[in-house]
Amino acid sequence: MARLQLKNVNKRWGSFVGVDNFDLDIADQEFLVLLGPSGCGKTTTMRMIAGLEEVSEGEIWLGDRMVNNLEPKDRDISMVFQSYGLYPNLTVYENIRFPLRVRLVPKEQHDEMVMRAARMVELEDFLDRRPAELSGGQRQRVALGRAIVRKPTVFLMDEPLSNLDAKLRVSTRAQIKNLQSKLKTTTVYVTHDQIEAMTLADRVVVMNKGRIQQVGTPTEIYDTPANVFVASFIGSPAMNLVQGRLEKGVFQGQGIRVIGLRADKSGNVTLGFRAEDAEIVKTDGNISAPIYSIELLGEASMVTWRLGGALVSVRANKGFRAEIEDVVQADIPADACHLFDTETGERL
Ligand SMILES: Nc1ncnc2c1ncn2[C@@H]1O[C@H](COP(=O)(O)OP(=O)(O)OP(=O)(O)O)[C@@H](O)[C@H]1O
Repeated sequence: MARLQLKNVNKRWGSFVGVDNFDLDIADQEFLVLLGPSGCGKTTTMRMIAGLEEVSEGEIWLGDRMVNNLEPKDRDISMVFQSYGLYPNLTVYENIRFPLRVRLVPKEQHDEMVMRAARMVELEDFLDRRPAELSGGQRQRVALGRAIVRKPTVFLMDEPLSNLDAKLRVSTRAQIKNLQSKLKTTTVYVTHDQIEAMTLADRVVVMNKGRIQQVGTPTEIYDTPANVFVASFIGSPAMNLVQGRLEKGVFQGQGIRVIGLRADKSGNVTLGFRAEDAEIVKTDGNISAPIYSIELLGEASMVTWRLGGALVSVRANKGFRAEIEDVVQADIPADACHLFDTETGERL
């Protein structure tokens, strides 16, 4: 069993709070992704799980053991870093074997274990090379091979793809997903890339400023963001967010009006909707305002308005033509709208 629990974990340096009350139960075999902007506390959380950073307050449990006071090497966790962390003077074979030597795995088992890991990361033909003789993608596969060689109970991966070019990132991402589904090892994966998070995760933890903002499946996070931060962080383009007033289910903002909203509250609210849920119309649109810009994307165009200070975008069909300042309308179905409290940012 490799259930991993973080119970009210805090990390403070003096008065600065790096991780604030992180409380989460990660299931055996789960692929959990920590997602958030730079500086939100993802790496610090990982380092506390690995034992590389002391916990200021709270407990970390691995299976039925509280591991706060265990050395990193005694936690049975493997970590893969963005920077690969390979030994330059060792061959691929020796790099992958390294954890077996550290952990005093009997020598006669090494060859079989290294070969098995090398096969899984497709490095059988490179075993005699040194890291300098490999591409970035191959180096990262060595790091992965080294992480899986001794079947740890938990994998920690800290932005393992961020040094790879876009194409390699996509294929290595698929490989990581495939590896994890074969190995069924509980995995915590850190990224600031929401596409990576959405494609890899069983569940995503969205963090900001040291705090968990939302925990959910990729679909839950995308379809029902818990607050304005999550709404604006997930999705490409990000969710459109407009300020206005809500009265008896009618939202009114500058250049935008939506009726039939299911909400009891009245007062200042933020209305959110995704570009893909709205469409350009000729009449009776919820938005009716002069446009701020129009961008040709090839297969479609993106029409953007400036509504009360917020930029709001909707896709238009390929043949759509308009000039800046032309009044253009868009239809937004009420059931595709999200409402947030403008003051707290929380979902209504
Ligand atoms: N040793 C330290 N002393 C003081 N503050 C630190 C220390 N290490 C990290 N921090 C601060 O803690 C916060 C969280 O850092 P962390 O590295 O966990 O962020 P992150 O989400 O992983 O960011 P990135 O994506 O840029 O790696 C940051 O504001 C950082 O400056």
